Amino acid sequence: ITKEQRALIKAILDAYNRHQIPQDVTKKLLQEQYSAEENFLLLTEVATSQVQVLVEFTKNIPGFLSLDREDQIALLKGSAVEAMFLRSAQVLSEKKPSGYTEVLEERIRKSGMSEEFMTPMFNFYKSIGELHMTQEEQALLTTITILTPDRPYVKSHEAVERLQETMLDVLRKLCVLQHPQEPQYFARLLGRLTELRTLHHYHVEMLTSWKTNDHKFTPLLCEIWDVQ
Ligand SMILES: CC1(C)[C@H]2CC[C@]1(C)[C@H](OC(=O)c1ccc(O)cc1)C2
Repeated sequence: ITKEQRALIKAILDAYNRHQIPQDVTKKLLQEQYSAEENFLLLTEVATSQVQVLVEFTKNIPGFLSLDREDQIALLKGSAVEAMFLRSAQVLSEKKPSGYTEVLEERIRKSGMSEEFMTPMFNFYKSIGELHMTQEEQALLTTITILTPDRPYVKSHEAVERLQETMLDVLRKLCVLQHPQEPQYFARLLGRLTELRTLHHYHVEMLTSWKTNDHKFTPLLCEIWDVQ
């Protein structure tokens, strides 16, 4: 790993750790009572704060702000769901002493979300947990997801592809260094990104089913996912 690549990893890891869900949101998850309504409201807060965290994190990805402005928006809108599932998978797969994981899982199960989305979602969380990713790998994998060139409305495909390739190269080297006994580890990480795309599809239906049951989203969530 070159000096520049080490600096890149440090910049991305710092940004990833700096932008976390605020304590007051996680504290609420542990305190509020368990009604389907209350759970949905809490998940709305979690989702909204995760999107805010994602926007702040993305601005700190080296090279992102030099992309075309409209492409920056297209990348954010296109990757928000996947970045959110990835980050919550990383949070849910760390068995936190605070019991936060169980509480969030419990609230997700009792939030009026239909069963058909739970299974793929919790399977994904399990498959992420089994990878025991390091912080750097988590931050880089999220960055690679955000820098996916074939999102809708992205104009300068090559510019995004170059940036993503830089990150893929760093992640590949990092995996070889941090998992020498597992030569296929990097390929397994990328396989998770494919699984993430199927979750993206479920998420659209999840939103629609909530919407039809007259659940209200925040303006930010409506904007990022084009929900009216
Ligand atoms: C853990 C999750 C990634 C999983 C369950 C909660 C999440 C934060 C996310 O919730 C929403 O997308 C969502 C969208 C709109 C809304 O009003 C509430 C939640 C889906």
